[in-house]
Amino acid sequence: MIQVIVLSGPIGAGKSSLTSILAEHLGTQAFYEGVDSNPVLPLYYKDMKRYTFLLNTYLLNHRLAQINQAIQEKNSVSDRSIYEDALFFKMNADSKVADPTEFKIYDDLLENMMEDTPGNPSKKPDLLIYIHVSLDTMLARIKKRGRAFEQISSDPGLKDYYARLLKYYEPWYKNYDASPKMMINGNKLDFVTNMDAQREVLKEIDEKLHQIGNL
Ligand SMILES: Nc1ncnc2c1ncn2[C@@H]1O[C@H](COP(=O)(O)OP(=O)(O)O)[C@@H](O)[C@H]1O
Ligand SMILES: Nc1ncnc2c1ncn2[C@H]1C[C@H](O)[C@@H](COP(=O)(O)O)O1
Repeated sequence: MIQVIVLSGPIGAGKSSLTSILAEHLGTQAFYEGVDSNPVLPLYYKDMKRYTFLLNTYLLNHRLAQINQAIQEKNSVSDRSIYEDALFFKMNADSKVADPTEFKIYDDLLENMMEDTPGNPSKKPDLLIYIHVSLDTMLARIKKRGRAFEQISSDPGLKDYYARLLKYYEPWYKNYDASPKMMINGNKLDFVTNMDAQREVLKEIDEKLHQIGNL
C-alpha cells in the first residue's frame, strides 16, 4: 500500500523540523527538499525576476523525482508539497516579478505531471499537514535558522515578500483538495523544544492518520 505524508506551510514554519520528528515517530523515511544543494535558490534571492521560472523548473524536476521515491515507501514524510511552488510563482506573476505566460506554462506542466495515469501509482499525497504561523513567528524562525540569503537584515525588501507570501497561504490551504488535510498551530506549539507540545502534535497527526485509515 502507498501512503505519502507531505508537510506544507510558509518559510520557517517548522516543516523540516516536523518532518524529522514525524518520520522518527512513525519509523518511516523522511524526504527533504535539499535547500543547500539547490544551485538556483541563491540566484533567485538576488534576482527574482530573472530566476523564478528556472527555480520552479528545477524544483518541479527535483520534487517529482522525490515523489517517485516517496510513493514506494509506507508513510514516508516529505518536508514540502509540490503544490506550494505554484503559490510562490503565482504571487510573483501577480506582482509582475514573473511573466504570467511563464506561470501558465509552468502550471499546465505541473498539472500534466501530477495527473493520475492508468496503471501507475498516484503521485498525490495521502495527507497534507499545513503548519500555520503568524508573520512574527515566521520572521523569528527565519532569523533563528539564519540562512544568509533569507535574512531581512541584508535585504529589507524581503519583509514585504514574506508578508505577501503569508497572505497567499491561507486561501491556498482553504482551496487545497488533492488529498485529506489538517492544520497544526505552529505559533502555539513549540514541537521542537517542548516535549509536551511535540506529543500533542503527534497525537493530532496519529488521530488524523487513523481517521483516514493510514496507520
Ligand atoms: N514549532 C516550533 N517552535 C519553535 N521553533 C521552531 C518550531 N518549528 C521550527 N522551529 C525552528 O524554526 C527554524 C525553522 O524551522 P524549519 O523546520 O527549518 O522550517 P521550514 O522547514 O518550514 O522552513 C528552525 O531553527 C527550527 O528549529
Ligand atoms: N517555488 C518556490 N519559489 C520561490 N522560493 C521557494 C520555492 N520553494 C521553496 N522556496 C524557497 C523558500 C525558502 O527560502 C527555501 C526553502 O523553503 P523552506 O520553507 O525553508 O523549506 O526555498
